[in-house]
Parts: sequence; C-alpha cells; structure tokens
Amino acid sequence: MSQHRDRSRSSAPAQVSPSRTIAYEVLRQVAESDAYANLLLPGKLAAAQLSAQDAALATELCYGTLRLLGRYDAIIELAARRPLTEINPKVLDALRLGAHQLLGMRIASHAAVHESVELVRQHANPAAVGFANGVLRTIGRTPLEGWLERLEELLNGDDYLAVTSGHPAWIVRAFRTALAAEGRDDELEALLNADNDAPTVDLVALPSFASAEEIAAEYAPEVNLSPYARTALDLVRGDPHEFPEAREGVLRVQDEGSQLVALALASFDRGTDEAAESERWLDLCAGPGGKAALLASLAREAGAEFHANEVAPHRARLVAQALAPIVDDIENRVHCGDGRELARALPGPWHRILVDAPCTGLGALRRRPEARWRKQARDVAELVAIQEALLEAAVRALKPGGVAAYVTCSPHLAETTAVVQRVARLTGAHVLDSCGALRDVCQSEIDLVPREVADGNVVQLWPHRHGTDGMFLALLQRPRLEA
Ligand SMILES: C[S@@+](CC[C@H](N)C(=O)[O-])C[C@H]1O[C@@H](n2cnc3c(N)ncnc32)[C@H](O)[C@@H]1O
Repeated sequence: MSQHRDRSRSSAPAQVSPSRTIAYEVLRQVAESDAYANLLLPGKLAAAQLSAQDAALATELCYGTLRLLGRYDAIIELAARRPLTEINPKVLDALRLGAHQLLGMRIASHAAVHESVELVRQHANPAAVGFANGVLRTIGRTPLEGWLERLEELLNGDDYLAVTSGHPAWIVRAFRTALAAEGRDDELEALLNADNDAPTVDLVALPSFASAEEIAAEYAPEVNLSPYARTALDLVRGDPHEFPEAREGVLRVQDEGSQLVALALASFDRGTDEAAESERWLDLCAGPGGKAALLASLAREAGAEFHANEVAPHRARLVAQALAPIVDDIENRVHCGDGRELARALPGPWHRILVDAPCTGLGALRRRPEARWRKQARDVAELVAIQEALLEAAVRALKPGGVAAYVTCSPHLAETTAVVQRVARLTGAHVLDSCGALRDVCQSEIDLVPREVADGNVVQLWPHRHGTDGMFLALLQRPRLEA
C-alpha cells in the first residue's frame, strides 16, 4: 500500500510554473486561432491572480518569444537538424519558449529546459520529451552570439538581418527602402531593434477638458513632443484607469505620433477664430475613435462642427462611445458608411478631413508582438487601392482651399508617398509642407526629414527616432478658386 503511494507520488507530473503555462497557452492560441496576444494575455493573468512578478514573467515569456519567433525558429531548426515543418506545432511552441528563456532571458538553463520539457510532456506529446530535451540542451550549450555567427555563415544581407531581428524579410526590405528615401538607411538596425522593445504608454489630455500641465505635475513630469501628451512612465505595467481623469474619459491612452498628426491637420493655417467657427471637420475612417476624440475636442475649442465616419458598424459604435463626452448631437455626428462614397453620403464641403486609412500597420509592430508574422507582402496592393480611393474621395469633398490629412501607421512607400503622388496627380491637389506643419505643432526640437512629393512634401515619424509609432503624414489642399 505504502509502496503504491510512493510510486504514485514519484510519477506525478512535475509542476510547470503558472507563468510558463499561461505563456504557452497564449502562444498556442495565437498559432491555432489567430488570437491577439495583447488581448488574450491580460484576461489570463487576471484569472490566474498572479503576483506582479509572475505576471511580468508571463508577459516577457509571451511577448519576447512572439517578437523574436523568426530568430528562435532558425536556431531550433539548426539544433534539431530538421525543418520546422517536421516538428509538431505543440512541441514547437514549447521549444520556442525554451529558446527565449535560454537565449533571450537570464533564466537558469536547468529551469528553462526542465519546464519546457514538462510543457511538452503535459500539453503536447509525451513521446517527444526526449527530442525536446535534446534540442533545448543543444541550444543551451551555445550562447546567443554563437548561434548568430552560425546564422551569419548561412544567410546574407537582409535575410540575416530579418532572422536575427525577428522580422519577415519583406518587411526588412520595405523598411530599408523607406529609410533610404530619407537618406537614412543606416538607421535600419535601430528601427528593427525598436520594434522589439515594449512601447511606453502615452496619454492624451483632451484639450478643453483636461490640462496636460496639471496631469503632468501630478503623474508624469516628462516633456513630450505633443502639447497634450504625457508619457505615463509608471503605466508600462499598470492600468490607465487608475487616473480619475481617465475614468471621466478626458485622459486617454494614445500614442504621441497619433496626437501629432491629428494636431497638424487641426492647426494648419487656422486663421482667425471667427473663420474657424464656421468650419466643418470630418474624420473619414474614424474607428475606434482615438484620433477622432482629439480632433473633436480641438474642433470644440475652435468652434468648428465635427463629424466622424466609419465603415464597420461595431467600430462606428466605438467611435460614438469615444466621442460621447465631447460631441453634442452624437446621433447626427457619427456616420457609418463607406468613405469612398463620401461625396454622395456626406455632402460637403468640408474644411478639414482626416483620412487615417486602413493599412498594413508596419509602423506599430512593437504593439502587437505576433502582428509581423500575420502580414503578407501581397496585402499591400489591396490596401493601396482602398487608400487611394479614400484619399481621392476626401480631396474631392473638400471646399476650395480645404485640407485633407492622409495618415497611415505604416512607412511602406507604396502605402505612403506613392498614394499621395497618384492622388495629387488625379485631383490636382497641392501637396503642402507637411513636414513644416508637423514641426510647428511639436513642443520641442524634432529630427524630421521632408520627402518631396509633387509641389510639396510628406513626412514620416519613426519608432526608433521619435519614440512614436511609425505614423506617416501628408497634407493635401484642394486648389482655391480663381478670383
Ligand atoms: C487605421 S484605422 C483608423 C484609426 C482611427 N483613426 C483611430 O485613431 O482610432 C482605419 C479604419 O478605417 C476603417 N475603414 C476601412 N475601410 C473603410 C472605408 N472604405 N470607409 C471608411 N472607413 C473604412 C477601418 O474599419 C478602420 O476602423
């Protein structure tokens, strides 16, 4: 009897820490159900009631592994001496987690190997335990630098950079081309590294409701580029709702780059207050409403009439929620329709239109660790067609002298400069000094490189240079009528 009890105790499965189990579960759901790690993880952490330390470990295991997936996969292939396609996906995710602990974190190798092997035993395939153990021990015997040297012997140029920085090669090439257009291709590695750093949390204090100065004095003393922004240093792990202003909806999380491009449109050539009072502003692709909220509160300050449009009904509802504390008569100000049909659906003329177009999002890869692996080069052409149609519709709906801001969260030249070039040619719109407009709204010096397009210029913000998402801005003006 006692013998049996002893045996059962010794054969009981070894414990895997909750942080590793949670990270593994998220990796599996990302791989199998196209889940988003940043949406999935917080719920799992809350349900497991992990301590702050264990939650931080789970987050790093999960995000760090996903960001550098390409790097770890290349190393696992070398160590396993077989292609990834011959490794069971459930086993592969455990190996990826183990590889990140061994090569990307300072975790003792016995813990990294042992717990990853236990994940394989308990969640993947007990028959693969020996294989997983062998692969991870092989990985752990060589430091990261050694593995990178081996990869350098096998790969060259952008392919090596892609694998070591954990980016698909087509994205590395798109970044290189966009930086080269500014004569800054020497910044490529810095940009790739910035994508692998967790972004800080920026807040916006909506003008006419909250004072950035007061908020800064209380919570975050750092001076930002946007006059309405504060970087909430304490919030990297925290919840913005700890601020009372956030609960009232006037202090929100918003990347500083998003604030700057919205502000550049609102501030351009504002003229007298009386002139602004009769203006009508539109956010054409507003969902979920981040930039719309800032624009609406700037419009409210200026006495302009603000409208927002969004094609997806559920996102249009989010826009209405975002604008509820700011805009009166919300039912008649938030519209749900295809922005390409703008002239017919929402008759102008409009003085200012924001076209924050659907895009690849290559400028915000640091926010969603798995996003880079989901995007395909072939997505670009389809998006470009929609982007052009939206911008063309916006320019045609402007009053003479009115201004459209074309914004993407992507630096890909096909989605940015090329779209502006074609729409300016099609519509006869002037491309304005977008770089100057962006510089004018910044509170401090900013290193921007104007890119000439048609009769003006366009401008790009960069994660590595500005600490913002990679937002692109072009201001286009419908020609004024001849006197
Ligand atoms: C980049 S997001 C806008 C982000 C938003 N400006 C913000 O700051 O919260 C692009 C939005 O355009 C919407 N969209 C896509 N095609 C559209 C179309 N044809 N007309 C209007 N909106 C469209 C998408 O559903 C998405 O919500």
